Order: sequence, then C-alpha cells, then structure tokens
Amino acid sequence: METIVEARRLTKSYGSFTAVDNVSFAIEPNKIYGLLGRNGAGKTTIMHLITAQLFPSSGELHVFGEEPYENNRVLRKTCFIKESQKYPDSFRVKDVLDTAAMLFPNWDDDFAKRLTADFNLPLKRRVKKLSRGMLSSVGIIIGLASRAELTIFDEPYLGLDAVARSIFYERLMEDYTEFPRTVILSTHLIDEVSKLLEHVIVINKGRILLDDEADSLRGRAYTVSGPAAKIDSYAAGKKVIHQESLGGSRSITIYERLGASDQKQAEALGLQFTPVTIQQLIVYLTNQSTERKENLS
Ligand SMILES: Nc1ncnc2c1ncn2[C@@H]1O[C@H](COP(=O)(O)OP(=O)(O)OP(=O)(O)O)[C@@H](O)[C@H]1O
Repeated sequence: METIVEARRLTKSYGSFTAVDNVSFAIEPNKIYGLLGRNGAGKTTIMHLITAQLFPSSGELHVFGEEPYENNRVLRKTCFIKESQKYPDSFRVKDVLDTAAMLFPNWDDDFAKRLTADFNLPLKRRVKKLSRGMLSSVGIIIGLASRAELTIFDEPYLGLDAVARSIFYERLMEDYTEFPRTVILSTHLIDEVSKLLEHVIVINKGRILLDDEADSLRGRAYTVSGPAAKIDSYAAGKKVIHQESLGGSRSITIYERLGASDQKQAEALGLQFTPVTIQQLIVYLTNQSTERKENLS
C-alpha cells in the first residue's frame, strides 16, 4: 500500500524564523501516529502543511502520492480536526454534522448519532451556545464519523473532561479496529494516549528528535536508583539523560536498552530498576536537547 504522507527535507519559515527545519518522515497506512513535542515545536505547522493550509518554503511533500495544494482527490480523503474550529454562528449541532456528512465520502451517520449520544450533545442547540468541552466533542465526532483515510487531530480536546476523553479514546480504538485508517494525534497528554499510539514522531525546535515505533520506545531507556556512590559507578560510560538526587540517594535514567550484563552489574550493586514511560522519555530528551543547545550558545 502507498505511503500516506512523505516529507523530504521539508522546511517552513515565517520571515527569518524557521518553524520546520529540513524534516523528512513517512506516514504509513493504517497506523495511529503520535505527533508530539513541546509548545512551539512546529507540530501544527507540519499539520497545516500536510493539509495544504500552508505552502512549504522548500522541500517536498506528497500526500496520497500527490501534492496536496488545491487537490481535491487528496483533500476529500483527509479530515483535520483542530483545537479551535470555528463554525457559522447560525449553525446548530445538527447542521454542522449534516455539512460534514456531505464533505466526507466515508461518513457514517449512525456512528455520528451514537457518538452524539455518548457525548451528551444536544443536536438542536446552536453551536455558539455550546460549552468549550461540548464544542471539542463536535470536532471529535466529525473526526471519528468521517472515517477519512487520513484523520488528523490537533489537540482536539480543549475543555473536555476526563470521562469524555476516555470515551474518545475507546471509540477511536473500537472504530479503528473495525475500519483501519491512518490517524495522526497531536497532544500534550502523552501518558493518556500512549497506549493508542503505534508510532511516535517527536518534534523539537522544528526538527525531528525521535521517529520510531511506540513499542520500540517503551524499552529504549530505564531508570536505576540506589546509593549515590554506587549509582555513579554504574553510570560510568553510559548515556545518562536525566538524574535526580535526594539525600544520599540518586536515580538516573539511561538512554540504552537494558542488556543482560548491565542487569547483572546493577543487581550486584543492589540497585533498583523502574521502566521509563514514553512521556518521561520525551520530557527527558526534549529537556536535554534544550539544555545542550543553551550550553552551546
Ligand atoms: N504565522 C506565523 N508567523 C510567525 N511565526 C509563526 C506563525 N505560525 C507559527 N509560528 C511560530 O512557529 C513555531 C511553531 O509553531 P507551531 O504552532 O507549529 O507549534 P506547535 O508545536 O503546534 O505548538 P503548540 O504545542 O504550542 O500548539 C512557533 O515558534 C510559532 O510562534
């Protein structure tokens, strides 16, 4: 099957500021991607490039094998749900859903109705009278019921409570299992979504910091803790990406897979291991690259 998005040396500058800097990546079909990174990293800019709302300054971008600009073949297969989507003032929830039904060829009206009930959305209420969280659920319903081959959610849940967010994750997983498609999810709630993600792309200051399968990232680093002197001797020659000390104890996170000989060495020293979540890994790596750049400048 064809690659859904292919970016080669993609760059987007705003005046003298480069928001997306020479990035290359591929989005494969029928996978859920996490597009992650700190505020201002360049995630939304990348999503706007993919959905033809921005032109690249340089580099190549193909979506469904074609350039996306003013290309209806590409755009009708794509659904982009953004944080603060605006709807016409006169529209009721029903009008918004009816309009979406006309735009997306794979739209499932029954599914949209079930989701509307799940999120307790009043179909007849004017959109401008909805609460912040309700407005977010309108976007989520459109993103799910569109069943677009490429569905992109950019921080879709401003104001959405924890129950509604978990409904979103459950419905996404159920529907994706039955109707596989490509989903890009950009969020800061990494722990919450990490079970859904199959592939993770981390952007940092406009560049790609990580681009890997989620399963592979799960074992990529580990934390080891114990008395400071023993930890220091264990850390020698290893790539430490984070450390914390409290009294005479120290805990360090090592950016390596835990090999059998490391495990033996740590056990001989009486040290304790804990796994590192994807969220922790990203926090440590993005902090580290910020610190490194600040030290160099
Ligand atoms: N139209 C614009 N003109 C100038 N700079 C811009 C413009 N749009 C975005 N930027 C800058 O580009 C950088 C990347 O912004 P972008 O919105 O892509 O980040 P993001 O990763 O989506 O951040 P967040 O997680 O906060 O939404 C930021 O420094 C932002 O200020």
